[in-house]
Amino acid sequence: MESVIVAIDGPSGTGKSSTSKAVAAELGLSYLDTGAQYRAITWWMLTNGVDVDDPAAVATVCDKPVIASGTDPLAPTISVDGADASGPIRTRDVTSKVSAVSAVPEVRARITELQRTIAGAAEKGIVVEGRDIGTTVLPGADLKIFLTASPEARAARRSGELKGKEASDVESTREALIKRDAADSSRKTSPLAKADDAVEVDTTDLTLKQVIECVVALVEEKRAAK
Ligand SMILES: Nc1ncnc2c1ncn2[C@@H]1O[C@H](COP(=O)(O)OP(=O)(O)OP(=O)(O)O)[C@@H](O)[C@H]1O
Ligand SMILES: Nc1ccn([C@H]2C[C@H](O)[C@@H](COP(=O)(O)O)O2)c(=O)n1
Repeated sequence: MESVIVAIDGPSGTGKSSTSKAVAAELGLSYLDTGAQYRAITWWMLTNGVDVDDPAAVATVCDKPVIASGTDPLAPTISVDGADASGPIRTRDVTSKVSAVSAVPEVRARITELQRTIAGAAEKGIVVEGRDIGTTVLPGADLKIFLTASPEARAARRSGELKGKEASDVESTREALIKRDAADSSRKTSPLAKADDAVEVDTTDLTLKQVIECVVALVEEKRAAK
């Protein structure tokens, strides 16, 4: 079977990670969560006392942390300087600062290079999810998907997830994700955007299973046409 590269982009909470992992597992492909890489570099900045609201300070040190991503869709990993970072990168503090750090051009250049290297090394192919994969990181991807969902559906999904951890109501979750999407969409360097040749899938009224089936069918269609 020929290698295939799938780019899955979209705003937060649209189902990119859940869908990408399941599609990659079902089709025997690798999986890369690029948001986890931006979260990892943000976490490193915060733990090393870097002022994340100072783009020049972030740019000066952004090549220091060693970020490594494991691409098994059944057990994806993310480490910083050899230490597992999968827990700390999901805190509310990191979530609220990641848009500022990921808007710095030097950070994007560094992480984009890392993403292209990982994608290029995936022998059977890879599903890469993020915000700018179809537009900037892998513009030649075999298939580009842009997932969307209403802010209400996304907030309900996210606040359900947070229950018992960092308690949050649906309204504040909705406001936080709208704010993060606005920042990610309006930055100058490779903003969150749908590639012209991406297939848009509105997941608002679809179950996760239906979204996975839809994307698997689109990948198989592409493979058959290759
Ligand atoms: N179609 C769906 N129906 C219901 N729940 C869903 C659907 N898709 C994903 N979910 C749930 O919504 C939550 C967010 O999904 P996921 O983390 O995959 O989104 P994401 O787009 O990767 O978000 P982010 O960009 O913020 O990382 C998860 O709890 C997931 O199980
Ligand atoms: N390709 C990407 C992926 C992610 N980011 C930034 C913007 C997001 O708000 C943040 C966290 O991503 P998530 O874990 O929510 O998917 O990382 C980006 O700029 N480009």
